[in-house]
Amino acid sequence: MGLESAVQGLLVAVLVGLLIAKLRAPKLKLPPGTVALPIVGNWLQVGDDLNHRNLAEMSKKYGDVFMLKMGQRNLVMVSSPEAAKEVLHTQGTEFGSRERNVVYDILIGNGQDMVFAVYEEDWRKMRRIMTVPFFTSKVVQQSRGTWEDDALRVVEELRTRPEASTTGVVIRNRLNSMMYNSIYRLMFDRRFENEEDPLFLRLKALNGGRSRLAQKGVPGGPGPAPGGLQRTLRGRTQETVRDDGTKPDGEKAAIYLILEAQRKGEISEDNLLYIVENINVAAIETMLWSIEGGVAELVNNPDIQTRVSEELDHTLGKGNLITELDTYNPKHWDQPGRFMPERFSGNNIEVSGGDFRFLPFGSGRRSCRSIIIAMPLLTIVLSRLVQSMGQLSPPGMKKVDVAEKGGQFSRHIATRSTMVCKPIA
Ligand code: HEM
Repeated sequence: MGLESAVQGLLVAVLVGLLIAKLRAPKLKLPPGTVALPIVGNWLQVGDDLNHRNLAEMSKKYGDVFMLKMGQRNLVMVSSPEAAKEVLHTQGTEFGSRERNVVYDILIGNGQDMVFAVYEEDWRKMRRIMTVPFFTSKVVQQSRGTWEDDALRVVEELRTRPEASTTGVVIRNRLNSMMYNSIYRLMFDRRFENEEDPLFLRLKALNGGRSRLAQKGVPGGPGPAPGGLQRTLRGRTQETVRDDGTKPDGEKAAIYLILEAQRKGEISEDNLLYIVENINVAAIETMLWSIEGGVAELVNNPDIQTRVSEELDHTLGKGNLITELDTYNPKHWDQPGRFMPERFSGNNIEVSGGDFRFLPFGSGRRSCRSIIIAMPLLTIVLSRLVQSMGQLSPPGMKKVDVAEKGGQFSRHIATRSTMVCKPIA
């Protein structure tokens, strides 16, 4: 028998085996779903990034609760507010831990970080330790001046680049360094001198490597193999902590408090390193991609850009750049001390996790506490861009390509487009 017939025979035997196993398996009452192929399941239909638009289309066909088979794993998709509430709130304890795969296990040491920690005591400790340096209104008060300065620097620099108002610039690169600066100030009390700062370049490489590993399971492009890459990532994170965490002027930075918790034995050194890794991804990528998505939508919807600009001029007075205080200013909002996000839309949409129709920061036990810093920071950057420059697509292009692709924790625009930034007098 030739090698080819042997392989065919083996394949048939495996398929027959799988079929018998399936027929013998106890009949579970599972949610409906599309037909799954043996071995790969629905992988070919949905791809590896579970695009939410495809999933929304499938939910129209199969209902609010449906099932996908990813390889041999069953994945239940939930897409109605009622079902989301059931999962995230009512049964929140049951669903309090996140699914991990082998790549994430490598990246975060089997869940020793905060994002993938099992929903138990270690996670509670990490969440508590992170609250003081990141997720309180005091942090907003202490940081607002630097956020405003950072946003001003971006605007001023873009305004003076000659190509910005002619052929256009890739705005993401500049926003990226701004976001690193904003988050690294909170974390390490450190600011990068410029985009060529060696530590900034190392961190970008580190995060790029981690991103490729998380999305593809391999470190795409030239570079070390996954094991080697993981060691490099870990080594560099360790260096970063040593570089910055022990600086005497860094006492108020998050790293100081996290180190303090480690010294008291509340968390391990591994926990500490993986928390730093979490911040690199959960804090920087999410913020950057939100702003970039916002700018792209403004370019593609010039009427909305005009309305935003007019509203800012009308509310703040022409020429007055927005500050953090303007996002809760008693002059402009009814009961500013009360959390009433529906005021932003007049549509009763609440973004902090209480309205299960719209959960940008998640909801329940594992929700994102960063909403307290993310909303003002995003508002400042986007509003200042609109106040200072018209954002336009580059000559000859009608629209910016906003097609998305999956990231580690959130989706982002796949292609780096150029945009023309016409300074407003
Ligand atoms: C626009 C910005 C951001 C968005 C849209 C966002 C969104 C989210 C979402 C949807 C989750 C999962 C929530 C759930 O499972 O219910 C999450 C978790 C998390 N986010 Fe964010 N996030 C943003 C910025 C940040 C920032 C700036 C930080 C840190 C300073 C951060 C830290 C975290 C952490 C630590 C978790 C895991 C929480 C846990 O498991 O207990 N995020 N984020």
